Amino acid sequence: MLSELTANAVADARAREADRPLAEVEAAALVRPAALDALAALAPGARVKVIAEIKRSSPSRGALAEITDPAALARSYELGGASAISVLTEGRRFGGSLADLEAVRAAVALPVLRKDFIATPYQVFEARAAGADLVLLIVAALDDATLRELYALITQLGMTALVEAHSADELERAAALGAKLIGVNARDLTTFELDRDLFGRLADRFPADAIRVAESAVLSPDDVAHYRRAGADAVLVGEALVTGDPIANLSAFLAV
Ligand SMILES: O=C(O)c1ccccc1NCC(=O)[C@H](O)[C@H](O)COP(=O)(O)O
Repeated sequence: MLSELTANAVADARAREADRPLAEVEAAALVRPAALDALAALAPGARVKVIAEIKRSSPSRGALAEITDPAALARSYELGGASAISVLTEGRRFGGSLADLEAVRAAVALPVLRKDFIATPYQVFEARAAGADLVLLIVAALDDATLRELYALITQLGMTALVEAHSADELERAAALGAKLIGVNARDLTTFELDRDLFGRLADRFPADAIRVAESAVLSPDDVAHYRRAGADAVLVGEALVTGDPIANLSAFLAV
């Protein structure tokens, strides 16, 4: 499933490139105001930080929420105390788009993450051109050379990479990049199985200077407390926020 999602995302980016060549997207990326400092926004603190996700649907859960105004939802997240906004820009299975990201960027003063299956420099330039401050890199989807190339490009463009792992080996590959923001996704992106204990099993393998993000499977304040006890500095939450009252849920999560 992960390789199919990545191949589709790359094919879709190639189709966009036919209309908007790399040089044009690169130029648009370079004239954007500087990216916001996501590491400062997500720095470890007395309270857990929340990266709140705009998520319409997903391969594992199908349709989740009809989000007609992603900018308004992002403003609710900001009001509710989120530290960053994650925007799923993949269209086929998640119903997202770069237009969502641009709308969110224009609506909030928080760092914005492009959450997609990124495997080419073109997609990274697109992210910056749309106003992203952060870009997701899924270790399992990338060979080492591509992972290094994309990480370097994200950094050169002034953005922050959220490097996602799902095993000890992948966490080691993230650490070898010098990544300062590393996520452990509880969701196996091939089987969709959720393992909330994976973060805790890997927690002491994070580099000492990396911000630790627990991704997926937060449905209640107890789940946030579980990740927090295991050492998470931040949690990335989608489903619980788009299917419930985002402000009430955020405030319950932030009170943990
Ligand atoms: O959510 C999915 O079904 C999914 C399937 C395959 C690849 C990625 C997928 N989700 C991306 C994410 O990592 C989540 O959207 C994110 O961590 C939030 O998860 P949740 O709070 O459980 O909605």
